[in-house]
Amino acid sequence: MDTPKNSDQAADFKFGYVTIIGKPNVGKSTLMNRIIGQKISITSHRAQTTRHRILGIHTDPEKQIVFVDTPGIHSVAKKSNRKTINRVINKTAISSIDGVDVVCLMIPANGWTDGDKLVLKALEHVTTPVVLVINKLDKLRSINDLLPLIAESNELYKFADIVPVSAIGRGHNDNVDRLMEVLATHLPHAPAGFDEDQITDRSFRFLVSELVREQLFRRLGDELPYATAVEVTEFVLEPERALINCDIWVEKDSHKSMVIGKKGEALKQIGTFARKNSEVLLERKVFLELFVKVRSGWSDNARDLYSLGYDEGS
Ligand SMILES: Nc1nc2c(ncn2[C@@H]2O[C@H](COP(=O)(O)OP(=O)(O)OP(=O)(O)O)[C@@H](O)[C@H]2O)c(=O)[nH]1
Repeated sequence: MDTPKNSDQAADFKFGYVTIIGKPNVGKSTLMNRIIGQKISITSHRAQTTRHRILGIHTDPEKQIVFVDTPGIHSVAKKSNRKTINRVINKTAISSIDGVDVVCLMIPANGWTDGDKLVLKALEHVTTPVVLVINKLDKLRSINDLLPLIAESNELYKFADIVPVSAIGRGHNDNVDRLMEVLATHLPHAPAGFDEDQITDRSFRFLVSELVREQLFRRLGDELPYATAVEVTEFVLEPERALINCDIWVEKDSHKSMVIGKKGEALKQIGTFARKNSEVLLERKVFLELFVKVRSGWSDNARDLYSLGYDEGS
């Protein structure tokens, strides 16, 4: 790993890699989205230096957790039948978790299935800590229903920890923060491996607004009113797609018509090209919506507004 970027980090900062495995539909993606939210990075160049595909990076003042995909072991969890298991309980599956500090095995709160138990077999000789994440807590009638499940789980495997959560985030206590704390206890003391600025969406927001600006210049050239700015108002990065809204601020109605063009043709072209370039940048499908807005006299504060747009929500 490269040298850390955040020199002001505390000495007890934790950094490491975590993978979440479990059968389809158990809620792995939901948990990822819940943890990572908008702060997701798949395109970081540094990601190429790791052995696993990076799904997302969580950074807070105490820790940086890199969530990675481990296809070998993942396929065990997905197929979950004895034949497959026998084939993959071998070096492929096990080596795929090499370099990962914690494995999260996710099961639903309604209990172990045979498939889940087979996954445990694949983890039998693994020395990496395995944290059992019992998801869909909100579906239980009473929290007491968890006790037998926890007891059974302890019989089945020597889990490093067992954490019930509700990845969907409903209810008062979804326990996801608790899971993050537990994960951190199993991570080594190390400085962040990724520069926070590089991996959060802030830089992407900025770059996307630049791509929109670039198209504004290309389409309108010298005609482009001086006081035009682009503000990213919504920026949601999901693993497969990005949902982005931008406001294009102009000073006068006449400028607005210029940006929109005849029958909306200019704005459509700006949007299409900016979207295509954003898709290259973000390496996923982009849904980009542009809104042209008039705010008279705002250009005096143009710089402030411009920078506000980048910071918002990050
Ligand atoms: N009630 C409840 N539903 C949940 C929870 N977490 C996830 N779900 C739902 O379970 C379904 C499957 O969730 P995913 O996150 O797509 O599951 P996955 O494990 O990523 O599935 P694969 O991509 O097929 O491996 C979705 O309809 C979620 O909304 C939870 O905590 N409570």
